[in-house]
Amino acid sequence: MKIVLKIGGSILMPNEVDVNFIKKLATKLTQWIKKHEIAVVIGGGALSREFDKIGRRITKDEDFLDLLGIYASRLNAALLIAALENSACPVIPRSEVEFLDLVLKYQQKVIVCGGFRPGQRTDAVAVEIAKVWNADFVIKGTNVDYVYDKDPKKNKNAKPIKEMSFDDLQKYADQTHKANQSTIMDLKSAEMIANEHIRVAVLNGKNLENIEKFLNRQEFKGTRIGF
Ligand SMILES: Nc1ncnc2c1ncn2[C@@H]1O[C@H](COP(=O)(O)OP(=O)(O)OP(=O)(O)O)[C@@H](O)[C@H]1O
Ligand SMILES: O=c1ccn([C@@H]2O[C@H](COP(=O)(O)O)[C@@H](O)[C@H]2O)c(=O)[nH]1
Repeated sequence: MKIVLKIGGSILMPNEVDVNFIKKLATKLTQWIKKHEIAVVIGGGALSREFDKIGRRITKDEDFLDLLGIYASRLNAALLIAALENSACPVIPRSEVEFLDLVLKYQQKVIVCGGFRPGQRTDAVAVEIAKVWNADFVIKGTNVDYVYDKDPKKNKNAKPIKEMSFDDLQKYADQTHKANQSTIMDLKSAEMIANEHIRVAVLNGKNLENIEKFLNRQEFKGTRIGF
């Protein structure tokens, strides 16, 4: 299968960088790419949120604040590239065009991306890559097990949604973009997923065994969007 694996910054760097997780993910990816083509997108995590706080004391320019998040996500991507050693492409692409170029140059290597451009989140990068690369699925690994009917961190009685249509996802997405919001999907990604019919599995990114079940086409714990 051809997969775009989005790993939330919330997993890689909840408060500080989870080095053990990065190493474990690198080991698994090295095994998984023997059977699948996998590109990875990494979110901004605590680093991005920290720079956002500092940035907001200096400027109100949301594009500039987005840029801080983009650089943070690329730093996180660089950590995974370091852990992947020879299994990674050493260059972090800055756009879909650069990504496709690297796919040709670094076959059988994992290409790891951070952010691409202001006005979106790294989920949108995963969806943009899935579109131009013609991937079978996007896996969004986040810090909750499913998409829920309400934010599960704020509502104890939130109910998990195991399957949803492309259009349903838009109900749970951000309604406007702002740098470093913490929601399950940004609006741009949700619209692109619906328009391009990109199948997405939302699951807990910490649980690598569960991701492996998905790759082996076994029952997995998570939300299926569009399949
Ligand atoms: N309907 C919902 N279902 C699930 N989670 C939701 C929902 N609405 C809001 N959330 C929140 O979204 C959070 C996940 O988004 P967050 O941006 O923190 O992580 P991420 O997308 O994995 O990481 P990153 O933004 O760094 O890529 C959850 O912890 C949860 O509190
Ligand atoms: O293509 C992109 C990706 C990210 N950003 C900005 O970075 C932060 C951190 O990314 P998360 O996906 O939220 O972890 C994001 O909130 C945006 O502000 C971007 O502008 N463009």
